[in-house]
Amino acid sequence: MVDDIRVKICGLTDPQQLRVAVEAGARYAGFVFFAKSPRHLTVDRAVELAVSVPVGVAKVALVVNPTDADLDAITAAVPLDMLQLHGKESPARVTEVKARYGLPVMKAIGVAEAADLAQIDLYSDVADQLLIDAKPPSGADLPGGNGLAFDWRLLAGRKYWRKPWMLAGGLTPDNVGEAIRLTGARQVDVSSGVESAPGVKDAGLIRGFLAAARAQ
Ligand SMILES: O=C(O)c1ccccc1NCC(=O)[C@H](O)[C@H](O)COP(=O)(O)O
Repeated sequence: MVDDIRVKICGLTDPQQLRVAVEAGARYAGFVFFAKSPRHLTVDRAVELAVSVPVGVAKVALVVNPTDADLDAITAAVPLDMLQLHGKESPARVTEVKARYGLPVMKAIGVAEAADLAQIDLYSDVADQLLIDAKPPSGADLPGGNGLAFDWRLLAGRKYWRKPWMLAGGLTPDNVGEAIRLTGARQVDVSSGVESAPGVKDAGLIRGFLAAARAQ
């Protein structure tokens, strides 16, 4: 039997929308720790959300070029299953973070053109999972969560990487089916595509996204 498509809903900030995501079958809940993001959480707020996440749904902390002090504060308080490194962290830093915190690490790789795919092989040696996301436009405030897609055909025929991977970037309830068919992704991640305004998740869009992804 082929496994279900696994969905990560990223940038959850509200307990009600978190519950909707869990009830609709999300397998990962992403919490953003990045002050410039409309989805940014304080550590205290993240604790309130994380404690309500049932076993079987992975709680992911998304951080950008974090210092050890940043990660010490987050991991000491928030019950987590995974760290997502979404900045310019080197392979050595990924290795260091894994060793220091004992949590699986998902490394985000920004893709805009074929040459960017080399990063996937580089990080496959050190990360537990890879998030293959659209590269942010130059000068963007956010390194992710921009609602931008890349050309999914770049991944066609490269269904199998050495590590589990997740497709992200500009996915919506309307296009996630096509994205899965073109790339062969078995895991997908969404933020803006299930929002009614930046940082405001929408229950109907969350349910629609989960249904469309899991119908594949
Ligand atoms: O979502 C954010 O605000 C964010 C801020 C800083 C770094 C990364 C961020 N998001 C990363 C994610 O994992 C998003 O879900 C991913 O980039 C897809 O976003 P979207 O295109 O909006 O669905």
